[in-house]
Amino acid sequence: MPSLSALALAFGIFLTAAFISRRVKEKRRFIKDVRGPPSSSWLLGNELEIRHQSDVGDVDFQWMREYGTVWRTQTSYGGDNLYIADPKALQYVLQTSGYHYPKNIAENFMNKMMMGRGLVSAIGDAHRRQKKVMNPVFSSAQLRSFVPSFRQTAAKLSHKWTELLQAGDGTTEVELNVSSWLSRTTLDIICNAAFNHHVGALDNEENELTKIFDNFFTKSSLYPPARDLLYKGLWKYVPANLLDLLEYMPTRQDALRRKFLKLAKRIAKELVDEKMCTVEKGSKDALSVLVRSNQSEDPKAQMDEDEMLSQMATLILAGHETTASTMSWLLYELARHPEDQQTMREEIAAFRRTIQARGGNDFGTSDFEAMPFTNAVIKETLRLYPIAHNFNRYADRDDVIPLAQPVVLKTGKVASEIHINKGQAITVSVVGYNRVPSVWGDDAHEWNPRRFLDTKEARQTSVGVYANLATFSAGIRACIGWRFAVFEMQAVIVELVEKFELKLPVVALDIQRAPAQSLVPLDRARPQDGAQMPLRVSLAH
Ligand code: HEM
Repeated sequence: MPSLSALALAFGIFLTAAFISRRVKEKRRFIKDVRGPPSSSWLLGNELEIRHQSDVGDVDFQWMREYGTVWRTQTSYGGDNLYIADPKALQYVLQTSGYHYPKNIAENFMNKMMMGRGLVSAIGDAHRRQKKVMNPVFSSAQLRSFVPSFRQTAAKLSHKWTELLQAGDGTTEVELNVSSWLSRTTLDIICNAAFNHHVGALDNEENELTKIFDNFFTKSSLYPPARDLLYKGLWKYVPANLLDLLEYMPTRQDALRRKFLKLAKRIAKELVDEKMCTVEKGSKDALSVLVRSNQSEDPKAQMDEDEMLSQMATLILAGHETTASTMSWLLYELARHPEDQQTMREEIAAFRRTIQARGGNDFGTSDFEAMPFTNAVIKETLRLYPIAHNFNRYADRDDVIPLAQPVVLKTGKVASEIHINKGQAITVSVVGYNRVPSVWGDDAHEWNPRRFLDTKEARQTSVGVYANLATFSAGIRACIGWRFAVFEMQAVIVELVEKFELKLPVVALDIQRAPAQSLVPLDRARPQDGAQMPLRVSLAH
């Protein structure tokens, strides 16, 4: 039996050989003529300045100004990465040629540590099979049936805020960290809608799931130290089938990811065991669909137990903090723009009157969809605050990426397409694309929901599943939950704006768009406090 040191030596030699062969190939890359920032460190390339930027988008916006909507950065150990923010390039990589641009293997491994073998991390045939099973859960008709339950949870949230306003010394306003309230609201919503499971996060901040989500993204991915970036930078040299060996490396951030997965799978297992005997034929809630798929004998429709439990962990993680953070930013912008808040409240009041006139007692999805200004506010928030601010892919063949806006190469030549080699690493800059002036106008960096009331959108290259935004991605790996998120935001935000007036705190905090794996609102002076969005709340008149 070979000794441990012999194995370590063999692994080291293997990594060195993989590293040298990759570097030789990288020297011959087509994209060497694409302009980009100089590397700040041989070992880390531009990684540290990207991962340690103060606000999400700082570096993307600067490099877009300098180099156009496509640029090249250096990764750790001298590799290179092609950033794209150009609409046609995004459409090509995510939609037209999506199957040739799979997820970056090493990054995906991190997703797997956190969400198991569910939809976010599944690739190839496993992804196609899982998506086919899960699609009915996210059909428009199925999601509409969830809306009354979204409204109930939203009403519970507004009841809790009203109680706080009525408690105590007759004050007419309270300051609340709306970020924490919204996070608990969306946790209750996703667990209720998808698994018919009552978490009770709005009643009790201290349950197991809310505890683990306390600062989850800040603790697990914000400002990784250089040594972590160097360690993770090595993953790309490890063959995919050996990556699993790294799962038990004792880094604090990975330990937190594994802890979440273990807890989510344990809760999922309890729910599945209850459901196994009672699952009804034809019911399309996520839990029933998953249990039926696990019981299916058709290999094209079957998920094994681990996939089924991973799917539930995936839905809880992907479908909870994403929507909560987006709504925190939305309320923040409404507090900064009282005139927009008032316009939205008047629109909601007009719909309320129509509903009462027809003898109804609450808003339905068709009312939400018919509210132009409210939807414009949701779209503008998704544009300025894309929670998944970028994501990584690689090319599985030599290819040519078309551009809507030509860029100047190092040679001085103007290129309207970029040639890339097989294996080329690509980062889709969602935050960059969402602010490209030729798509969004000269005020692309400003808050202006009215841009969505204008129908110029139709003339643009079509990108993404919603409002021409890249925020939910596009094509085969687009967010399966985008309609769920939009219905959920409509249900919660309409409730809050109808009932409450929101203002910035008297001593306004400097809120940072922190670059964790998701875009988190932090108090710049006290980042260690985790997600913060303090707002003054009073009853609306
Ligand atoms: C504002 C809210 C949300 C945003 C901005 C968002 C964004 C995204 C993005 C950008 C992706 C693609 C990531 C990539 O390709 O690397 C994605 C995938 C995904 N999202 Fe969402 N999401 C949101 C809400 C939700 C909700 C509510 C659910 C579930 C109820 C959900 C479930 C998923 C799943 C399962 C995937 C993987 C899909 C696949 O790979 O086929 N998301 N999301």
